[in-house]
Amino acid sequence: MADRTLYEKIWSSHVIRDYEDGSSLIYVDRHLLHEVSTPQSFLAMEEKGRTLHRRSANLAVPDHAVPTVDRHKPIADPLARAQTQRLIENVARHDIPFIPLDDLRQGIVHVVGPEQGFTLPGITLACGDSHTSTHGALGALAFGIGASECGIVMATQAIRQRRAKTMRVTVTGTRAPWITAKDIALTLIARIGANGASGHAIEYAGPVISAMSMAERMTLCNMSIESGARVGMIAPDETTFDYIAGRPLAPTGEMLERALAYWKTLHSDPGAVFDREVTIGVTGLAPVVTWGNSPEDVLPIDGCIPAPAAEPDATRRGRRERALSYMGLSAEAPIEGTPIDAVFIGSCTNGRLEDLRAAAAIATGRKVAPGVRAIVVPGSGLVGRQAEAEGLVEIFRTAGFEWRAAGCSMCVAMNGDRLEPGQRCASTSNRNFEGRQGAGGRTHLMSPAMAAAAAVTGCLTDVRKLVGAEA
Ligand SMILES: CC(C)[C@H](C(=O)O)[C@@H](O)C(=O)O
Ligand code: SF4
Repeated sequence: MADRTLYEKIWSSHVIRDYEDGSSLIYVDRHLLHEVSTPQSFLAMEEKGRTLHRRSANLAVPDHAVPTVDRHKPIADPLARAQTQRLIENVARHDIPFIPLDDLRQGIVHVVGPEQGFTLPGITLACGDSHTSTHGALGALAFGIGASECGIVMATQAIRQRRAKTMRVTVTGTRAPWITAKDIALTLIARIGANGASGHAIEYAGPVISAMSMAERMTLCNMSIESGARVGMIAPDETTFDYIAGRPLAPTGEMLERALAYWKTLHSDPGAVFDREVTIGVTGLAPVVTWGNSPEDVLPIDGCIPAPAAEPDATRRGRRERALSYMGLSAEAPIEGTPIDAVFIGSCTNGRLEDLRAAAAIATGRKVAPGVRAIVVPGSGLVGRQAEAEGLVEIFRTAGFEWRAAGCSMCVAMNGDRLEPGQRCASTSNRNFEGRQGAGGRTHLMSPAMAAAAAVTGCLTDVRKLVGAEA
């Protein structure tokens, strides 16, 4: 057989049938559900008189609309309460495995899946959520689907799709201290554009990727969607296998041995041909932040805001002008030193334990700047418990950060955690669209350490200068 990419291997092992129009029916091994995208999915399934095909292939958890404070009280916001209640009723009616709000395992669906061992190499995994690409970090073929498609997946364990084109992103060079997976993800999006990978499945490869922890790989795969990619994935290796071992839903004993033998075949063959190849060198990279309303609007922290006039393309020039005005920034001004009002540390991009450790390292012995509201929201209750056990929660509280319960929170502002109009936020999330963190809110995306540095200085700050590291 000809050499194949990782994507092609997993794809072809899940094709049930090919159609004449070039699409294929794909078997979906696992399906994750959250409260926001699934009400219509259950309706779509039930209206057609269909039933759940395979109970254990599903896992549901509320995350988007859930409050991060006063968890013991009924949810105050009527819409959030209704959505969460609806999920509870829907999963009960179909006996779908469910993690309730008061369960320590509760958290953002993309943090919970890998954490529970629900996400495994070589599987196809779907969820009615765009950031499902996160799970590709474990060598799964994971993709977001629409709400009605979720109904089809629940009823049939299958979905009709077109095969994606393939893109390999090879990451090389030596990372300086404070250059994180988030910086690399944003650098890639800046390079290829917010639609640069559209229609493609990205595979990340190269020495920098091999050396990354699972948390970093998840950050990178999570952000793939922001370059338009359908999928982000990384071939599973010893780091992956170590991460999976012992997780509640992961295979054990003989099953694990057999799984490992298969998982070790899940890599692109040496002669595999990709539709597109991109190389990112990380040597000399500075920590980056976004300045505009697209994740491709990226600047090194020591850079200056681009002038619209310098953009030859009229559409892009217009977009830049609008972004500057929305963001309340001046062309050609340095981005460093821009005063902020809020800090959000969390989300499925950067709400894992390592992210909180990085932020806590900066918060240690420092105080949140006067007038800044900084919140830390763990990606799951288990992340939160571990952060507590390691003393991170104490560090955050002492420094003046608010410590919250797990959920999407201010990443998407569906739960009441939001910016006021005009407020500026240093955020570890993945989207800086207009109004994303609340109507009129201004989002700057960055790594957890950079967000913590902004919190303690009250402005966008080069974390390297703050800690006295070599720039
Ligand atoms: C609400 C949900 C469907 C949405 C998504 O698909 O990604 C959200 O998670 C987001 O990040 O914007
Ligand atoms: S944390 Fe943000 S990006 Fe992730 S699933 Fe929730 S809303 Fe979407």
